[in-house]
Amino acid sequence: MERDNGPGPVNDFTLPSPAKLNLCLHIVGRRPDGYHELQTLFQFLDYGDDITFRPAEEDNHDIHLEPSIPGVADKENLILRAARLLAGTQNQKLPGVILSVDKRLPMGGGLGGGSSNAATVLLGLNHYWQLGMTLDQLAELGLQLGADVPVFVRGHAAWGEGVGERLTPANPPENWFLVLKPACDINTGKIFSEQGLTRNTPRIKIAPAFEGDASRYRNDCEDVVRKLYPEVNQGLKWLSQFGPARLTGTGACIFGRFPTESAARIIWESKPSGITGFVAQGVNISPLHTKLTELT
Ligand SMILES: C[C@@](CO)(OP(=O)(O)O)[C@H](O)COP(=O)(O)OP(=O)(O)OC[C@H]1O[C@@H](n2ccc(N)nc2=O)[C@H](O)[C@@H]1O
Ligand SMILES: Nc1ncnc2c1ncn2[C@@H]1O[C@H](COP(=O)(O)OP(=O)(O)O)[C@@H](O)[C@H]1O
Repeated sequence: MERDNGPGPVNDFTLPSPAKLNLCLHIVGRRPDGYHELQTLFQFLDYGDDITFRPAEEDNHDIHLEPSIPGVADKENLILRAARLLAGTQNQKLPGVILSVDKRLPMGGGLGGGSSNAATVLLGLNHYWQLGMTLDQLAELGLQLGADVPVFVRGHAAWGEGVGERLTPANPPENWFLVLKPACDINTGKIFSEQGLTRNTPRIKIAPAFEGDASRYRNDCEDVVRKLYPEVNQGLKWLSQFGPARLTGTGACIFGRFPTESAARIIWESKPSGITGFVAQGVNISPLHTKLTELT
């Protein structure tokens, strides 16, 4: 069926917006603008938010988010910012769209939910509006919204350098993870401005396999976060009884790694009260890209 107000699918479609883990995160320097240079191993989880794209009525060219996310002003929301940024690259009126998000990822948890939402919107609207933009173009656009957006746009687990935008595809083992959200909120900017933060970890030349020496491959934010947030410290102590446990990003989420789903679920059943979380598998191809391939 052809529509009169431009190209694109006429039916609703829903795309995943997965979480990421930083399997390790090293701070290797600081740029003149104050941003920290990182080396990090990104892997996706088969768990995250869902974003639905609903075509607006004919002749309606507006972009809406319905409902808004409580606590996030629409003009700050990375979903709308990504949609408007993409629309702004085009010299044509585009069909309107109503976006809605089924939020499962804790916000500000180091799981990259906002960045992932932005990437899902960039790829979803590129599909809906049939813009034919390449992943390179969308990743470059996404970087304007946040350092973690490009990895979600490219959709392959990666060794990230720079502020996380220089990406080399990687294939860490697709283990199962128990992800816990200690009951505290952590601001990324605050952690990066802490005096005690390790900022001089030697650069590694080759992307590590996560299986490697746990003391060599770590999260440099962990010591500072443990000192400032007792909830994270207690969570890590508890989780590390069962195997390797680590912080993702600047937290607050922590994860333990397990060889099977059932091993992770057994520990999940015994988690301390007052801590939320989920069990998910690490995946090297983003569920977003798997779903998009099915749509096209
Ligand atoms: C740490 C990471 C690791 O994946 O993830 P999260 O914990 O946010 O998920 C990212 O690099 C987060 O990158 P990004 O999404 O750009 O961080 P923002 O929240 O915008 O950063 C807030 C502030 O932290 C500081 N910042 C951030 C990133 C970086 N590489 N160096 C910095 O110094 C800057 O002062 C910045 O203004
Ligand atoms: N669509 C969105 N989803 C989540 N957070 C968003 C969104 N848009 C803007 N934000 C803002 O971005 C901040 C960081 O969110 P998020 O990406 O989920 O965490 P993190 O960067 O710690 O992994 C949130 O605290 C919120 O204020």
